[in-house]
Amino acid sequence: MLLKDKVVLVTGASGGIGKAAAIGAARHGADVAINYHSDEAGAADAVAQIEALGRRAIAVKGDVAQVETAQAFVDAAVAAFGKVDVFVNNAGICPFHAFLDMPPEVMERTMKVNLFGAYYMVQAAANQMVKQGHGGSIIAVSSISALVGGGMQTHYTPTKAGVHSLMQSTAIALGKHGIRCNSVLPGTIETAINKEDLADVAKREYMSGRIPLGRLGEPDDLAGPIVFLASDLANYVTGAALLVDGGAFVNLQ
Ligand SMILES: NC(=O)C1=CN([C@@H]2O[C@H](COP(=O)(O)OP(=O)(O)OC[C@H]3O[C@@H](n4cnc5c(N)ncnc54)[C@H](O)[C@@H]3O)[C@@H](O)[C@H]2O)C=CC1
Ligand SMILES: C[C@H](O)[C@@H]1OC(=O)[C@H](O)[C@@H]1O
Repeated sequence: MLLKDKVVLVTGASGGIGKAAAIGAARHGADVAINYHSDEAGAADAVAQIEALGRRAIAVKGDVAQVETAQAFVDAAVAAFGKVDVFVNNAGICPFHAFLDMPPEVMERTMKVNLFGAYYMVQAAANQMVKQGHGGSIIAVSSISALVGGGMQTHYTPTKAGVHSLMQSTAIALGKHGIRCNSVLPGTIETAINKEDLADVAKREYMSGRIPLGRLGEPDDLAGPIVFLASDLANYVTGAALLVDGGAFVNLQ
């Protein structure tokens, strides 16, 4: 039990990596508040799975691109559980699109959800942790795409580099409060975000062929690294980025 009686908040946790992280935290003894955008059934299932583990859970609806969502989420978690120990910024979108004719609304929505949303959420969670006075752990779900490009992701990769950079800067800003800030950098993980993209058999085979461990990732592959960074095992880890990609990044030849 690495997170016994900790309170963990996760954004975008009605499915995919966020849901796996929320359930993984509960498996390690945490009570969990999840933010979700629109998938009521997915959010209810996450709550049910956490409660089945003997932990408490709430689901709070909200669009992270709207600044007021952040404080409302933190307030709801504090009202339910009394504190915030760990904050996981996970919500994100990746609408694949070519660069030369990128619609401004697609680019701006991606920036607002992935980067502005992260900023507001991390700020609200950090203010709560500072008020509590006993530190905390903030983890951003960045990406291998913070380090490499994607021709159909010119609006997306800067947001993932951005949240990684946000963790580096907040690690400095919040270190004196005992708040650690780190990123996980997933490789290609099979979730709703890339279902359509990976339906292209040639692309799927190319992507899995790049991975030394021989398979695409699953949401649960992120749960362990996120729980580790959240836990006291990572007490002296801040400003760090942990690649969780089956070795894809280092596989040049
Ligand atoms: N699947 C992958 O290969 C990789 C994913 N990531 C990142 O992991 C994070 C989670 O994505 P996945 O689990 O893969 O996909 P997903 O599509 O299953 O999960 C994304 C979650 O974010 C939520 N969300 C989207 N817009 C939102 C908004 N405006 N407000 C609140 N919630 C919102 C969605 O409802 C969904 O629950 C994203 O930040 C993504 O960029 C990073 C690297 C690789
Ligand atoms: C959604 C993509 O499949 C996924 O997102 C990322 O951040 C990874 O780099 C993959 O490109």
